[in-house]
Amino acid sequence: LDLKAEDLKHLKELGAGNGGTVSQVMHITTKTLMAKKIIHIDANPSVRKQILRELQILHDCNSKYIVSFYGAFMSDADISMCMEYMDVGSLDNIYKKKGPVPLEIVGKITLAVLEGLNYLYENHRIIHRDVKPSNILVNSKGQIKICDFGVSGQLINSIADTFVGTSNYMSPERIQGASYSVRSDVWSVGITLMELAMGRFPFPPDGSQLTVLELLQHIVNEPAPRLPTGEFPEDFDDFVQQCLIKVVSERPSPNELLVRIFGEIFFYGTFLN
Ligand SMILES: Nc1ncnc2c1ncn2[C@@H]1O[C@H](COP(=O)(O)OP(=O)(O)OP(=O)(O)O)[C@@H](O)[C@H]1O
Ligand SMILES: C#Cc1ccc(Nc2c(C(=O)NOCCO)ccc(F)c2F)c(F)c1
Ligand SMILES: [Mg+2]
Repeated sequence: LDLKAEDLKHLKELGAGNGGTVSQVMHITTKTLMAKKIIHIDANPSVRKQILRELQILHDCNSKYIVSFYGAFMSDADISMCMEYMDVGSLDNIYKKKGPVPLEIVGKITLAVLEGLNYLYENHRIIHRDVKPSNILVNSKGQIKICDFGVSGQLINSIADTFVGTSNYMSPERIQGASYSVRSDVWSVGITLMELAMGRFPFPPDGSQLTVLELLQHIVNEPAPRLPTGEFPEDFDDFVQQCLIKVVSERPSPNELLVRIFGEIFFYGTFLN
């Protein structure tokens, strides 16, 4: 299925972020609903060709926890990426509309995200690099899938060059310039789970407003955030604490967390049931 702009009928805008615009489109000949993301890249033609080449890896990323990919193409200075349309949307919009996410749903999200991250790393050596509520999508079949992971190194660089993107979900080591590891993704999972369970971004504890710089300093210099005591089951609190271990070498990998979840019965008693 080689996708071209003229094969797609624009239906509606779904949202826009820091560098991308996403709209719902219909692939005319197959009548398939898709989400099309456009990223404006002012890079030279050879860089753009390399990005398109690297994006082909997405055709081999097949997991029920990863948004399906249909194809990518260039239209003048823009990259268009067509993927599975997730009709319920992203978790950031869901919790901002419906309030804190019930714990049994947080359990389902935890499994889906860890399985997705583990699949990407174990099968394709891909580290997500941008785990956060807006990159976790839901459809009306109740499926939870991740998207916007760093499949193309060249696209990662081009986005970094063009847009400011210090993510609030960045791990302490990443803020201090260390190289990315899968354990950096686990920190972002921890912050994401706290945010969904609490219904608000967990920094700073007293909910006051910090500038970007103050926030980054807070993440590096202050102890990891904690769920409010007594409001959540101990195993969930403990799980989040594991994700938010500040020393990256002591923080578990997605695989270790999955083994732990499946290895220990007590998880079935509470937030994962
Ligand atoms: N496959 C998809 N199906 C349905 N909606 C989607 C899909 N991909 C993205 N969206 C929606 O489009 C919005 C914009 O996505 P985009 O990735 O451009 O920005 P973001 O993730 O919100 O933020 P940022 O650009 O800072 O990472 C998302 O918030 C999400 O609600
Ligand atoms: C299925 C699927 C799927 C995977 C990755 C991206 N997009 C990206 C992004 C990305 O979209 N980041 O979001 C911020 C910019 O909008 C960043 C790096 C990269 F290599 C990608 F392939 C995507 F669209 C869809
Ligand atoms: Mg996104």
